[in-house]
Amino acid sequence: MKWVKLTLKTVTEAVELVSDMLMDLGIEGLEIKDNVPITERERKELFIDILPELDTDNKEAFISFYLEEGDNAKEVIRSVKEGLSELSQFVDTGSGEIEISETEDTDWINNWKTYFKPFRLDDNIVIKPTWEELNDKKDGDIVIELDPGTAFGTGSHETTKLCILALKKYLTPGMEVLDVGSGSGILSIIASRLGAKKVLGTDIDPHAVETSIENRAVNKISEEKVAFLSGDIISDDNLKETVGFEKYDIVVANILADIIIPLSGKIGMHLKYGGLFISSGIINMKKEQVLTAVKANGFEVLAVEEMGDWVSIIAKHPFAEGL
Ligand SMILES: C[S@@+](CC[C@H](N)C(=O)[O-])C[C@H]1O[C@@H](n2cnc3c(N)ncnc32)[C@H](O)[C@@H]1O
Repeated sequence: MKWVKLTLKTVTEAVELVSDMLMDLGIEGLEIKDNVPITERERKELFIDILPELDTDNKEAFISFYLEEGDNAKEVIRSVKEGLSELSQFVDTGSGEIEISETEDTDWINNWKTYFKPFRLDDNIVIKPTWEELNDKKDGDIVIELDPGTAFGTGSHETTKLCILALKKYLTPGMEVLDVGSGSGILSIIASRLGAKKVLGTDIDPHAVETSIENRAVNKISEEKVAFLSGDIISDDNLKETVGFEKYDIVVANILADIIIPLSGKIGMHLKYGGLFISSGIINMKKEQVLTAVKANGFEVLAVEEMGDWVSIIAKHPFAEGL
């Protein structure tokens, strides 16, 4: 199969924001080339021994992604250029030149697997790619087997980690959990492993839902304990009914700020009295906007956590009625 490879030239500081913008447009499988050295901690977690020589003064960065032949490249480029022009009002996004080339390489979609190795997310949660061996398992470890495929959620992103740390802190055995934007299913699976009685994951991307079901199976968790449904809980009334009202002790949503804001006005109806809304996917420049929305929708903010440029908000619903 032929693919069109698009390579966008930007600058190191803008890589994260440009990548988020591309993902917002539904573009997945990004390849990033820059001169940012990985940290000592990342080197250990990823079991990397040999590091390339980097010219750290060079601030150029390249983000590549692929479109299937037949996808409307012109339309995509137009949307990317619009996105870059919006972002350039906040940060220097560099030249924004886009180079187009054709490739027959159909295995680009699996190339990332080379870099996804088992890693310890905290003291006892270990993420293990399904195709890798785990050599340093300790007593009490919770090992999560994962093949995210093209879905988001390997556990290495700060926003996923922030949600996992919040689940570890607030989830007690027997709770019911709703995971909005479940991606690879990682948060649902971890919630179940932490003792949740029942978990429901929802995602607007049917491919992500298929992946999460496969990951549930690899982790030997039953459908009765963890279910996944495709749909948008913000707008789909049938899904709202299926998800159930005033039912969940915790709703966790790791989606972008622009989705968390409307979601905060809808999610209270699914939470039990005193239930918790754990949200992340919030870039720090949007923290105040999300906090304002969460409070305006009746939530009491219990904690705001930060990791890198990302934020999570843990909020409690003081009453069930009125939403
Ligand atoms: C950043 S990923 C999070 C994946 C995983 N939960 C994690 O924490 O790593 C966000 C996911 O939300 C999904 N999504 C986006 N908008 C949504 C919406 N309105 N309702 C449900 N899912 C949504 C996307 O398809 C994507 O899989």
